[in-house]
Amino acid sequence: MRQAGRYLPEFRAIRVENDFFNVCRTPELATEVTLQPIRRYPELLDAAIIFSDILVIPQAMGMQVEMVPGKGPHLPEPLREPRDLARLTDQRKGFSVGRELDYVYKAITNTRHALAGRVPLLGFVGAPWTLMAYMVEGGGSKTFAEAKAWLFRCPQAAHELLRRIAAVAAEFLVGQVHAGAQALQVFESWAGELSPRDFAEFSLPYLRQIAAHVKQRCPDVPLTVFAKGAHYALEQLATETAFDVISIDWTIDPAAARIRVDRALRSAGSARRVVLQGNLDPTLLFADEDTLRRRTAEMCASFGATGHIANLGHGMMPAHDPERLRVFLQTVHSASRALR
Ligand SMILES: Cc1c2[nH]c(c1CCC(=O)O)Cc1[nH]c(c(CCC(=O)O)c1C)Cc1[nH]c(c(CCC(=O)O)c1C)Cc1[nH]c(c(CCC(=O)O)c1C)C2
Repeated sequence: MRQAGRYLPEFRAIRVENDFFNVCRTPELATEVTLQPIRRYPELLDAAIIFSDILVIPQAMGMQVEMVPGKGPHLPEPLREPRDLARLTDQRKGFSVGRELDYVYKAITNTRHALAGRVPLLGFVGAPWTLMAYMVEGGGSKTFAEAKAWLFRCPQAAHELLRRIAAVAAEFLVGQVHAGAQALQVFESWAGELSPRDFAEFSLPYLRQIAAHVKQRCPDVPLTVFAKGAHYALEQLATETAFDVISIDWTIDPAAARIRVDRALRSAGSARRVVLQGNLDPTLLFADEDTLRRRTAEMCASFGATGHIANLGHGMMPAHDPERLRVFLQTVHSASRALR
């Protein structure tokens, strides 16, 4: 997560000259930035993730989104009440996901060619609840009070918005596969703001719909969900959705997650195998090298020898030292060789 980004001096150099969304919209730049970590860590990274952002969907739906350096996304005209839904363009005549987001498809195709088979390329979207949170708050938030107030005050309008975002997201994912993405991830980064009850009402049904839509059209493309903070929903994600991979943050013990997922699948009589992804606390990259090595090896052992994609439990941070990331990556490879 944020495999490309501000911890890399070569990324910062490109950002000096280019606005964030300009990089996303220029296929050559998006490809260059996507490839930077692949070049820096040859043989160590097993996949590239296309350089873009989850907020390209609100933009495609007609909202203005700025990326404020050092602060993150800012939507100057957030949705404040249900009648603001009329401002969104997704239901206007002539609206087309493919036309609005064609620049992402071009970036994906260009990057697939540039990768030349070195590693597979991942596409992604933001999940409906997380995108709704940005669209209503106008940016990041500590409490998500505005967005959650919508859920509780006007649940019908909230469901209408979530349903519309889900439709765009599902179509966008299929389009990314047609453009060349070989695996997909759905980011529900603010799942942890919801109670289990509200996750079941306002997030899970849309995650389920997105997975079903994509699996029907692209059955062979691995599909990952990252519902940050939603430990309580591991069983539901495993048994009630079609995601192949569940990505977990560091607040869940990997061995416990493995047991819970396998037990839930067994009791549901399901023969499918769900892969787990994660989950080192990104802050461990600030620890000394020995601690980082020890904790990374412990993490790999806790997930077990199979069915695990090693990753951080959330994104790289601007202050991370790229050389510490190398230590993490090398340790993942040596620890997994030892496990096998
Ligand atoms: C998958 C992805 C994302 N953003 C970026 C990528 C590109 C691919 C990659 O290299 O991982 C580039 C990507 N997106 C951004 C950056 C920062 C760099 C810059 O300003 O140049 C990068 C490299 C900007 C951004 N965009 C966003 C934030 C978070 C703000 C907040 O806490 O509210 C930030 C800081 C929204 C966003 N964007 C994304 C998420 C989901 C994952 C997560 O939880 O981190 C979220 C919530 C997803």
